[in-house]
Amino acid sequence: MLSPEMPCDEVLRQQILDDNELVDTPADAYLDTLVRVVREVFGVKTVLISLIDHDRQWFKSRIGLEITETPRTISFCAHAILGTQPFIVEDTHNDLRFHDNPVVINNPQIRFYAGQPLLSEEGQPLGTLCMIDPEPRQLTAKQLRLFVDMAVLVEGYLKLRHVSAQTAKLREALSREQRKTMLDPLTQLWNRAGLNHFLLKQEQQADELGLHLGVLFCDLDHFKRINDQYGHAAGDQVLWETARRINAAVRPQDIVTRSGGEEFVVLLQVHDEQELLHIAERIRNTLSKEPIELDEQQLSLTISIGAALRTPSETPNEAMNRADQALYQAKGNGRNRVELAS
Ligand SMILES: Nc1nc2c(ncn2[C@@H]2O[C@H](COP(=O)(O)OP(=O)(O)OP(=O)(O)O)[C@@H](O)[C@H]2O)c(=O)[nH]1
Repeated sequence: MLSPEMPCDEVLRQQILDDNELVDTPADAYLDTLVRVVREVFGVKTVLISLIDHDRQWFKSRIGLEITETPRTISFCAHAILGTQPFIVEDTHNDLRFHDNPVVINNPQIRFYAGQPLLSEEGQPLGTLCMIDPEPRQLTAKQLRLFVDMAVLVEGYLKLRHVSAQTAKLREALSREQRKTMLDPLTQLWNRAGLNHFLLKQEQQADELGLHLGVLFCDLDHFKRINDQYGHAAGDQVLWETARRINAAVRPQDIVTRSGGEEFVVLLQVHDEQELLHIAERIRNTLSKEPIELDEQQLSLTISIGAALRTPSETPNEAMNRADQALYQAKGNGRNRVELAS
């Protein structure tokens, strides 16, 4: 196996990657949509947006792969960032650089790889958009152009994101080490520690903007049956897809967290109950309208939601408790429904 070389200006590259505040950040609905589209268009098993960090590659977005990172020494993308053109390995078994790589011999048993470097504004490669398949493949010239175009879209999005006010706000609020401890590895959403952190922030910001803190407690219905019937790994895939769908149903400024198990808490700033209920219905709908596709089967799922709008006299935690109670009611009243806390 040939381990990747270090780019000649690695120190600068790493610094720019750090400045971009991309590594160890929560899932992004737009990038998740894009990797899904690429997978559909090319019919490959896995599509990743991989960032090459000090000694690992970390996946900012992924579909068709369960892990969140691998060591840099075995990373195909770490090879891809050494050039500017697409890096293609049509069949790893015929390639001396990769045939005995652990990710070729073991899961995900890569046979085909295509990676296009993603450059920062300064022209430094941060990582790649890449496609992986367990079967050997060739891309036509037209497909190759399309793949590069997709990478241009990712690159453009990352550049815009870098300058967005939201990133600046996040940077002020949390160091990278703090962020790392607040992410749920399965869904790449904020975990319970993240929820606690953002609860007060969202409340303060809502006050400043003359809005109200809204809380949604969302809990998959009869999730235990999925685990029992299809196994824990299928359950994990369902949780991952649920996270994607909730994230896509809310607005960029809303905070989506996985507070534990199959429960997701969303923190929002809203004008009134109507607005809160409207978003809650969107989340409920996004789960029930289409089955979740696993490798072997399609699963129809629903979600119950408890909603609470913080009143001026209560603490954010009290609003959370009321949302939790409302969720309990939603379950009791037949599930697949939204209940507003009294
Ligand atoms: N696959 C997987 N399962 C999990 C995870 N965390 C919790 N669970 C499972 O989630 C299930 C939750 O089950 P219950 O609390 O009984 O709820 P439910 O079956 O969804 O039923 P209702 O909420 O009443 O509709 C349990 O079987 C847990 O083992 C996880 O990270 N992965």
